This record gives sequence, C-alpha cells and structure tokens, in this order.
Amino acid sequence: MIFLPRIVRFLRLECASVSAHLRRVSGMSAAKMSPSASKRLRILVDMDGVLADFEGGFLKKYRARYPDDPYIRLEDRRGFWVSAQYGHLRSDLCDKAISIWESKNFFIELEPLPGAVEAVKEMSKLKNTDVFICTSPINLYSHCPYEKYAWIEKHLGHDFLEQVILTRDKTVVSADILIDDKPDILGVEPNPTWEHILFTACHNKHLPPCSIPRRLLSWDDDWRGILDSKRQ
Ligand SMILES: O=c1ccn([C@@H]2O[C@H](COP(=O)(O)O)[C@@H](O)[C@H]2O)c(=O)[nH]1
Ligand SMILES: [Mg+2]
Repeated sequence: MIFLPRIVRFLRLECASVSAHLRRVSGMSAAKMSPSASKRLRILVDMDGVLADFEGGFLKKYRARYPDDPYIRLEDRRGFWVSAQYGHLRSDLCDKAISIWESKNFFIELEPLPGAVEAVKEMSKLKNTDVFICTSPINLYSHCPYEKYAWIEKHLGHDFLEQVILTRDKTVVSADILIDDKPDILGVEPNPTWEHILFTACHNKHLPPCSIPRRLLSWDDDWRGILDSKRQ
C-alpha cells in the first residue's frame, strides 16, 4: 500500500513523457493531444492590422477620394498612427486620412489579411483554447462598431459574435496572449496578464528587435508554437 502513491506518480510521469514523445513525432500541438495534456489558454486577437487589412483598405480609399493629394506607400509607412504620418507629410492630410475610416462602409469592406480567417477558425477549434477578437473602435461610433460586428459575422460566422470584445483599453482584459500589431499597448493596468505578441505590419516591421515583444511575422508563421509555449 505504501508504494501506491509512488506507482501513481511513476505512471503520471510515464504518460506525460509518452504524450510529449507522440507530440514530437506527430508534430501535433499540445492542445490537440488531449484535454488534460495542456493548460487552458485565452487568446485575444486584434482585428485591424491582424485580421482585417486596415492599411491596404485605407490607402485604396484615400487615393480614390483624394487622387491629387500626396500619399504614403505601404513600404514607407512608419509608426502606428496613419493620421500622424499623413499630418507630417502636409498638415491638412491628417483630417483627410481620418475622414477615410470615419466613412460608412470603411470597416466592413476591409479585406481579410492572408490566412487570418483560416488561422482564427483553426485556433478556436483547438482544445483548451478560448479565442476572443479584441478590437478598439473609433470614438465616432456611427459606423465602426456595427461594421466590426458585421465583418466578424461575414468572415468568421454568426457564432463568433459571442467572442467579441470592443474596448479602447486592452490592458484591463485578462488573457494569456494578445496578438496585436500595435507596438505599445498601454492603458490603466500597468501589468496586463497577457503576453503581447507583435503581429508584423507595414508600420512596425522596421522596429529594432530589442525594443519589441515576440513577433508573429504573418499567419503563415508559427502561431501554434507560440500557443504551445504558453501551455507549458
Ligand atoms: O491613425 C490611426 C490609425 C488607426 N486608428 C484607429 O485605431 C484603431 C486601432 O484598433 P486596434 O484594435 O488597435 O487595431 C482602429 O479603430 C483605427 O481606426 C486611428 O484612430 N488612427
Ligand atoms: Mg490593430
């Protein structure tokens, strides 16, 4: 009888090592192996610049509406705030830039970024994984919040509307991971629970590696590995 706890512990360790070995040989993620094999994860996925092509959609509509004004090519974009860089180019262009995303149909007509919809659908099907779309609406609320919901329904399906968080302050949302293209995510909570994974976008790709968190280069990059690293 006194050996029973030792035997149980031995069997647990053996199961864990067999399971790790099977993961290695099959290339399967921890989440798919078995519900008890891995820690439950809550993932926040940003929308603009991560799921929806905000920068591409902006440039297309800006050039169509203001064909005679200068513009910034995507490869020349620097800094998160589009309006600030346009304002530096010429002071009146700041308001012109803002007028684009304040217009009806801007958000709903954004194209999904390559692989984004497939990745989020796959992520949300993983065992022990809760995925939420966490996005900041603009303060001019006539179109943006409605269209963000409509975009999610259109591309991810009606059920995904249960998983939407609209907030201007992502630091107060508790999760394990936040995948977001904004380099500095600040708010009232100085120590958010999530690890920020910086999603590469035209405006942040030049940032030096030392100044930023872990990156996801695109949805072709190893997002499954990042999730697995948080389950250990
Ligand atoms: O110059 C800009 C660029 C973007 N915005 C708005 O900011 C949010 C970004 O939301 P995330 O959830 O961080 O992706 C979006 O509503 C943009 O329209 C801006 O106001 N000015
Ligand atoms: Mg974003």
